[in-house]
Amino acid sequence: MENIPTWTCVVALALRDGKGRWLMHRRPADKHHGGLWEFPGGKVETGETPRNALVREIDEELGLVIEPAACAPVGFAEETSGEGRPPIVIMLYTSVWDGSGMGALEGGEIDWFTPEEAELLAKPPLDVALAAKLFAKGVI
Ligand SMILES: Nc1nc2c([nH]c(=O)n2[C@@H]2O[C@H](COP(=O)(O)OP(=O)(O)OP(=O)(O)O)[C@@H](O)[C@H]2O)c(=O)[nH]1
Repeated sequence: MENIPTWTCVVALALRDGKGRWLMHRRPADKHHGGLWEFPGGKVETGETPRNALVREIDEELGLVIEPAACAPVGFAEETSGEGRPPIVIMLYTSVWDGSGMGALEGGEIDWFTPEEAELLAKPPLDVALAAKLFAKGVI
């Protein structure tokens, strides 16, 4: 029987630095949700666990090799309809990084924000929900 995907699993990382700021990625203008700020991450590929996909995406997108065990789940957010494509479900993890040497390797830009600043950024709807969940938990 053919396995037809009915939803798209996306993993993302809320990365915090030693000053309580959070890393956000601004998507390139020509992509879906272009110009909006998201938590870095991407789609889980066939055969991957969410955590392994997170490690791969963060390496590809930021050039950062994170320890799978150093990432903790925060929660998830889901689209109820994908408007012609499978709806997205995002699983958000969190981790800490106090080093440097990362970049937006696949385009767009990255920057660090306080929770107050991050709440004000233009974000896709799922990230509005995820940011509210993250900052309400007081992970800081
Ligand atoms: N990475 C990421 N994607 C998000 C977030 N919120 C959100 O709505 N999305 C959406 O989820 C989808 C993830 O796709 P992506 O383009 O980042 O994934 P990918 O790197 O595997 O891309 P590709 O297969 O298109 O090359 C996009 O439509 C993106 O806009 C988020 O916080 N992080």
